[in-house]
Amino acid sequence: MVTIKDIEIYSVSDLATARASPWASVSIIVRVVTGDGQVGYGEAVPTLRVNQVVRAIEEVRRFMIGKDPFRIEYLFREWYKHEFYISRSFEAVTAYSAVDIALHDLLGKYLSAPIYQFMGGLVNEKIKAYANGWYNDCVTPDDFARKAKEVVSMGFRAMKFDPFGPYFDQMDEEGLEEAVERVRAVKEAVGKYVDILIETHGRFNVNTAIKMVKAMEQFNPLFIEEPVHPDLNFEGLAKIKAVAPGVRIAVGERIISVEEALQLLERGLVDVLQPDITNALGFTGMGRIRALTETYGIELAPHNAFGPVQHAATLQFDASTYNLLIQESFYEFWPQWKRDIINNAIKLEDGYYRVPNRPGLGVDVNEKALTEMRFEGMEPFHEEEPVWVIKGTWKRYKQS
Ligand SMILES: O=C(O)[C@H](O)[C@@H](O)[C@H](O)[C@H](O)CO
Ligand SMILES: [Mg+2]
Repeated sequence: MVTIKDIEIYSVSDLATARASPWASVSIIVRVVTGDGQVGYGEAVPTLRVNQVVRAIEEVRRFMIGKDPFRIEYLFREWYKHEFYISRSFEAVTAYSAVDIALHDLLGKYLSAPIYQFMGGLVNEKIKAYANGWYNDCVTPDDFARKAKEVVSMGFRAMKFDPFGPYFDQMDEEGLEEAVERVRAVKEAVGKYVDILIETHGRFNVNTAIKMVKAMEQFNPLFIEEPVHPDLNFEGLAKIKAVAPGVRIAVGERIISVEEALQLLERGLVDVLQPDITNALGFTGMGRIRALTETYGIELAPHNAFGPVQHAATLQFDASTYNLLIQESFYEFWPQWKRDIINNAIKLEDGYYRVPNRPGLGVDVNEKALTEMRFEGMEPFHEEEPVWVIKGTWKRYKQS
């Protein structure tokens, strides 16, 4: 019987350029090794919890050593029984998500099949992408327009950005004006056949979010993301739907279970759900969430922001997902060190990805890069700009 021999944990960064990364200066990669030498890779969420997540993965490792890696459903249920808090702990759920991804990578390698093959088979020959992470250091409308044109010249037919500068909870009229002018500049730069998606990062209280959504409706965004704080604020989302029923609202990057997805869907508050494979329990959790969203007729736009192993895993999921709307990608905007974590990137072709028909994740992890960029430490903290902001955008341009 094949058994799990070890789980190695690599937090990697090139801190020399890390702040150049539009997002996530550290990537947490897991490497699951079986007794007969096969390896499977997964990825966890970094942000301001790198050390805690590494410790949480070590807990999963204790449980997994000696287990049969292919009993994926059984292993989740057993760990759920022992862990006790996995549905309440972000560290616990991202730790397990990373290992679940690696178990699926291993299964694909043993079956000589891409993961999409046993997640329902190939549904999408190609996957439409939207760009994120492209607008670092953009402050004025012209900055955004200039970079948006570059994104289109790369082949993207959709792009997401957060136009709200340094505002949090509340936003004054000038701030709203700045945001509207940035969005207008991008819309005019890219034209009506390129979708714009408005990211809010869950930064506003309900009154501000209502004002913001009404102001953004004129641009017909593909969706507006996390308009209010993400704490399952059902009343807030309901008020926004009431004042702007024509605007599609997207949430979900921070949900950690199918039960949280249900709470959002059963109230009719979400038009697009954005689960993330690195914190929604890997392929096991994403499969459950996909089935649930289908019963509500809701489309998926999986969140995908941290690293290239997550990127490859998410595309494998997308390839077999019927109710897929569009796929987020930072990949083309990461610094080279992060792209170097895998050897054979999945190339963007005219705004779409074709998922490789190769075993497991379909990409080869660069093991040399993992060891050379191994990093003991935490995501850099910057008082003047939260880590979740695309670098250099937490600024205003109108002098009040
Ligand atoms: O939609 C997204 O991709 C996210 O909101 C990112 O922009 C965040 O910075 C990151 O996920 C924080 O962990
Ligand atoms: Mg987001």
